[in-house]
Amino acid sequence: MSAVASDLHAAPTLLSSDLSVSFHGRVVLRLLAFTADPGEVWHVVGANGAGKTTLLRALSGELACEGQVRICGQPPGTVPARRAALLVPTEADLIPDLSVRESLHFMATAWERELPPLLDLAHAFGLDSVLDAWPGELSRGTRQKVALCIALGLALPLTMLDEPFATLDVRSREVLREAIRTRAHSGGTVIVTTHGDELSGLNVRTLTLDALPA
Ligand SMILES: Nc1ncnc2c1ncn2[C@@H]1O[C@H](COP(=O)(O)OP(=O)(O)OP(=O)(O)O)[C@@H](O)[C@H]1O
Repeated sequence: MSAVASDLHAAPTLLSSDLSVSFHGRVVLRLLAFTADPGEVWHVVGANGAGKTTLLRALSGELACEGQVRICGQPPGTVPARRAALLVPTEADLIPDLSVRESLHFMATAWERELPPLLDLAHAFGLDSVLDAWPGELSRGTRQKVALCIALGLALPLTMLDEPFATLDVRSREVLREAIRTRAHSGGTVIVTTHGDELSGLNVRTLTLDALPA
């Protein structure tokens, strides 16, 4: 492991304070303080429009925000923070010109990780038969499983999953629950949004967001 990566592990996974996000002058998310430590699974809940996706996008550096956010001590959007955290959106995009196998290989190489954990997760999700398929040939749920294999197989300090169960069949939901549990046992922090009880039985902490008035 590189010196940079071990330094990242020494820092708390996620610290945020006085976080707020606005669209066109309207504040849609306000969060006073939120800290997530290694080994924790956080379940972010709230009604439609409460700001769950917005929170994950702000933490990932995809959206500008007010306040302070640190991913392993680094501001979101910076190279060290991007190397420490990955967000899987509700409908994940895969690189269109790469087969599933090539995508796994590409991402493992880019993040300087071993390929076998990604392939092991692909096997657990039943993806062996589509490893040589192109993203355009896959169903929505299958594409999502590939993205989840990548995100969890890379074993980054922070993994953010936006409604990851939404497109998964019953068996794949159980595989995902187990992958989340394993990631947390290995010291990773996982933040998950869902509208359901898919995380019940796991040791989770809950963050409830309330929609702000328009
Ligand atoms: N690009 C955007 N431009 C303007 N407003 C936006 C934009 N994205 C989100 N919003 C607003 O921000 C608020 C929070 O949206 P967000 O998608 O984060 O909610 P959510 O809790 O993830 O909802 P859901 O459960 O429906 O997925 C909503 O009022 C939404 O209309």
